[in-house]
Amino acid sequence: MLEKLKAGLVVSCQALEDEPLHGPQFMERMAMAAKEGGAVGIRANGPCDIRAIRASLDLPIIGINKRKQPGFDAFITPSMEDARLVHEAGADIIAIDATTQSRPEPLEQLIDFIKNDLGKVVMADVATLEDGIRAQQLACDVVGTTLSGYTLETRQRNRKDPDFDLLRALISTLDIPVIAEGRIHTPEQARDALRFGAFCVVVGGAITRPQEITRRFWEGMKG
Ligand SMILES: CC(=O)N[C@H](C=O)[C@@H](O)[C@H](O)[C@H](O)COP(=O)(O)O
Repeated sequence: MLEKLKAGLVVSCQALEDEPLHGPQFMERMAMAAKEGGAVGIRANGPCDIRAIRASLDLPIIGINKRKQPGFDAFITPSMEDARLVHEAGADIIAIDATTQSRPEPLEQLIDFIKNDLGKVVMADVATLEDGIRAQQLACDVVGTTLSGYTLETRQRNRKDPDFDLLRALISTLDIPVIAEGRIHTPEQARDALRFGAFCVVVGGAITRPQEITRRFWEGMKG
């Protein structure tokens, strides 16, 4: 399954409840458009969106279930129940928060459940090199730089650009594939990520969040 993503572009099609394009009908269309443009895979959030995309697309899907539980910081597929929903909706790869943020269930247990009970590939969304090392030790299949800049530990970095320092550190340290994800806004950045040795590149907002794209244009126009 992972091999199908190699050196390619995975498009993250996500719109949360407070976003104008929220709804499986929009995300399914977005995914179709991404495929037409050459995407080799789709990253999608929530059983409804994943199911809709699965029904009309034959590309590999990296599925997540974003859920903020009171008292816990991890929000990307934080529990076995979330993983089960993503699995049943038809995702091929299940991505999880694999940082040290507080979580409702032990990370070891969640990884074991996805790999052995559900029989799915696990993508570890990490924020630091240490997260990546632990994810590899816990037998995750692939890691992504997804959460750099989004955890308490890394938020102060407050970056607008991709965290290529983390990408390179993960690539030179780990034996498992490393996916570049997060704040990749241009084809040049995506190409650089591959040049550094990223297994593939996931791009979200720069392709599928028109409000972000519009804002960047407008900010750029104002100078
Ligand atoms: C931190 C977090 O919640 N990231 C989410 C993970 O699935 C998505 O909101 C991002 O769009 C995705 O990671 C792709 O990144 P970008 O949209 O920057 O290209």
